[in-house]
Amino acid sequence: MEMVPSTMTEMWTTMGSTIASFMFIWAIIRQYCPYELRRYFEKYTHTIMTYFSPYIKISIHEFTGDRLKRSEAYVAVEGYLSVNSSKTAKRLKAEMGKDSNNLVLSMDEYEKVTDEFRGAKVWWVASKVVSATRPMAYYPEQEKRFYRLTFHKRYREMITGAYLEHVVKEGKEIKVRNRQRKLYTNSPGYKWPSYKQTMWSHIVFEHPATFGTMALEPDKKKEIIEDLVTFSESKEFYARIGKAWKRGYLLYGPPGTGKSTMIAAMANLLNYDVYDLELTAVKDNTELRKLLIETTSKSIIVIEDIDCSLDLTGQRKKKGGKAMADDEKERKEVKEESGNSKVTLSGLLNFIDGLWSACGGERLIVFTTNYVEKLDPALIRRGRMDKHIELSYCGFEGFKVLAKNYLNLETHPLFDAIDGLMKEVKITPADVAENLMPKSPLDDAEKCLWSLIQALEEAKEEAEAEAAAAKKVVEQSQDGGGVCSENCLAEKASE
Ligand SMILES: Nc1ncnc2c1ncn2[C@@H]1O[C@H](COP(=O)(O)OP(=O)(O)OP(=O)(O)O)[C@@H](O)[C@H]1O
Ligand SMILES: [Mg+2]
Repeated sequence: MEMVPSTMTEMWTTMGSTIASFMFIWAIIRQYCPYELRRYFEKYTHTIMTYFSPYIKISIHEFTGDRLKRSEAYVAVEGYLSVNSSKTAKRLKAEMGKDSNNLVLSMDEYEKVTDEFRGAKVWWVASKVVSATRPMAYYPEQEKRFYRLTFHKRYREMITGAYLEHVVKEGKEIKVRNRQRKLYTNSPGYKWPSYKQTMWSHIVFEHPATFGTMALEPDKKKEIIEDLVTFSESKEFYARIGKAWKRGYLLYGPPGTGKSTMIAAMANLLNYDVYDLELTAVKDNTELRKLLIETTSKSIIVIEDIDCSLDLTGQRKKKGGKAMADDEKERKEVKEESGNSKVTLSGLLNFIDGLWSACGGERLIVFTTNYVEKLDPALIRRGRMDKHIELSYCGFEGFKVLAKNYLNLETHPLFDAIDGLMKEVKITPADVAENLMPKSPLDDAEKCLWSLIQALEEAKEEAEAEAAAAKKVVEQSQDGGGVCSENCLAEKASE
């Protein structure tokens, strides 16, 4: 006959004695049974308990198969819990976060936190198993970390669908926000040993430039920011039109107009890593391909001074302005500067087009040059370099941004004089910035503005002298009856 407990006390007593009997039997089994039998017993007890339990458990392991790469799911959950658990968990661990000046908290091992989603309660535990076997005696014990999610079976569909999707999406965003961004470079002339994992070396990327601090016409600035933000939010769009999620920018203009600064501002705006690709250090097209495959998404791949990097154009000018003749000597010079690199134009074009489709998405590729007109049109056609941005001499609006940055001035009686001079002479933002920089602790804002006015006046005098010299050459050539081309005049004037 079945015994029915009449009171609560009797029920607790029955339960207590059942658990005690079970523990006693289990202790005997552990003590006396052989290992195989014990394992057998454990396995079936576990199966029976799982069968009756209304809860479902999902484990997300740090490493799956490939021990070298952390599982993306684990990293996303870690990110999600770093924010969602830090409010409720009692034991937390702290790690250095973005820019090395803030600590990112996450739940400590064996800590349990509760989360709620559309009325359903779930539990997360951070756990680990220590594997007893070591591959070598001197290797540390292998710890296998994992997160375990527990929820009631009645929420199965919602948790395995919408909730996990929400965790992964939010977790990834949190990770991106907290990560330390990196500046990667491929070291020139360095032979990578075969055991080295990557061809890139990196440091933490901490450039302070932003679009806010850039001297640029406001409309142009707005247009570039919108273009970048639209790109970063267009994952679905690119997928729909069947195009790889990448965009090429060509930044061109005279030296010191902010091309490199803009790359840093782009990286800071979008929270991307930067890969500074030194083409002259790349042995050949195969190596170029390898480097590119190793880049990660959410990154900007930069080739600075593309015209100087390689003899891709067949022509070259010296930085600083004066054109150089296209003779043999120069070609040799280019070859020497580019080491023994055998990267070709077609290799570079393949890298921009072909490979992209295969290596994920969300990459910007930026070329900079001082001489856009000398680049091969194939290299910079739309579709490869989608947006061409000219960075030019400093206008008054640009000056105002720099005056605010450097001197904290929004207006000053000397601004009008500067505005007038800027309309007459060309000056790069780099030169304006240099003049606005206090040279001693005693320099006040007015002294810096005077320094700029003086630089502008000197530039004006120089330009006037050049114009006068050019005029003289024209007059002389007319007197002598000779015909002189525009280039010839420019050369004579510069003499
Ligand atoms: N548009 C700008 N806004 C703010 N600062 C600028 C700007 N352009 C140049 N500068 C200042 O001038 C310095 C040089 O600029 P940058 O290196 O970006 O020029 P660049 O166009 O890349 O020159 P190059 O063609 O020689 O590589 C920067 O450190 C920055 O302080
Ligand atoms: Mg530069």
